[in-house]
Amino acid sequence: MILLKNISYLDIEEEKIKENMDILIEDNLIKKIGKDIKSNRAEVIDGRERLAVPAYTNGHTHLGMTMMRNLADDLDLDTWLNKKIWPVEDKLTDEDIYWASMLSIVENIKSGVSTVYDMYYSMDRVSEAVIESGTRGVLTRGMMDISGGGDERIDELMELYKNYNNAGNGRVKIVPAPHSIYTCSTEYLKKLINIAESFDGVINIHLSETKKEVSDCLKEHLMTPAMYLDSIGMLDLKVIAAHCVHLTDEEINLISKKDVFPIYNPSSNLKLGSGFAPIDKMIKSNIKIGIGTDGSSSNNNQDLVEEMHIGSIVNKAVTLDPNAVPAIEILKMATVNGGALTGFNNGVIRENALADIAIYDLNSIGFTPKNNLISALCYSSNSNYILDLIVDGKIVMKNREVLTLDEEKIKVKVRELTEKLLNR
Ligand SMILES: CSC[C@H]1O[C@@H](n2cnc3c(O)ncnc32)[C@H](O)[C@@H]1O
Ligand SMILES: [Zn+2]
Repeated sequence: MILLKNISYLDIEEEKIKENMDILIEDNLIKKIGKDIKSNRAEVIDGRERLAVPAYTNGHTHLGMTMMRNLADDLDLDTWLNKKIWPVEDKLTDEDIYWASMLSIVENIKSGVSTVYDMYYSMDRVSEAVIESGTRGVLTRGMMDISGGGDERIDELMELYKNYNNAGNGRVKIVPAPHSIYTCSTEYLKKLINIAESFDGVINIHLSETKKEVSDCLKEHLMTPAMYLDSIGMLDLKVIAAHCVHLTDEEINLISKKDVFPIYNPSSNLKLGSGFAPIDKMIKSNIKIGIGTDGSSSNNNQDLVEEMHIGSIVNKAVTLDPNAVPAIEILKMATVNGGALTGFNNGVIRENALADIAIYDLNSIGFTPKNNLISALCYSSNSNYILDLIVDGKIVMKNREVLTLDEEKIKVKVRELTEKLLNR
């Protein structure tokens, strides 16, 4: 049991900060929120000069890509993938992916993230890493068939679902992830739609990331990418669609009527020169958007707080409207929308929700003076102000030290394994 005493917290549903409250955590749930809560069994945390927020969801990443950080920069997506990333990924071992994921998880924890939506290979090892860390993950096996091996990947996916879906006390979910429309044939996409239906009705894909993807799709299918996915039935599932940079107005209208969650990846889209997602239009169409870092080779970090800051201010410039994507909208993407897109009962500080809470230091420079704490969370804070992270009712980070994983050992391992990888 944990009792947060006299703490301020972000009530994301009411869009306001509530001051001087007590929050009682019992097992993995927020049991009670109120004034003067007493418990003689709970570990008491002094919440004065602290701000509790719902722990964040990193809505799209590739945890296993850390070894390619700063290895392939200043390239467009097509060149980056084909010339640099895929040749290195061909040499990655399960062990590499495990340790690379461990490092990414540490980085995510340090920016207040309790839950990742990850797409990669060796997802059994990624599942183990997430379980060991005490965090949550929707872990999605990336699927392709353009260069062969499609059926073997399906066998692996089935095994993964059997062994790891709902593992770690329900902290892990397994979802199929066709990589994209340009790496999967129509027949293969249809197979994966059927498999997703037989699992939990959820699918994850990269969608409409570059102009090239759109023009190739128009040539091949005479439709834009989201219309094409709809024509083969994918949009009747719950779809987590990373990027969505080049959606047309027609596509925005379509997905506003479907259970589709676009994931905003501003740093990756800026760095790869892919463009800007029409976030403001999507918000105005009542689409629920998530936010993610993407992998550490296109961002090049796993800092969701930085992502929120960039994600908000870049939209204002692009739309020439300073009111576009205000702080509260970005915070919703990382919290309540995160809970909705993963299906975990988190992303809100509310009685009976899962106890996933990040605690900021209000005595830090970015929160001084305390004119507007919602603005501060988006515009003037950084990850270093997050002191503690509670996931599933347990303290995973205390005073910026990750308690569940050995950060120093992980860094040493990743350095060693990266050297070996690059010399193979
Ligand atoms: C099949 S596992 C995931 C696969 O995706 C690659 N990847 C990483 N970032 C992106 C991106 O922004 N667009 C498309 N594909 C990306 C990653 O390298 C893996 O091969
Ligand atoms: Zn991606």
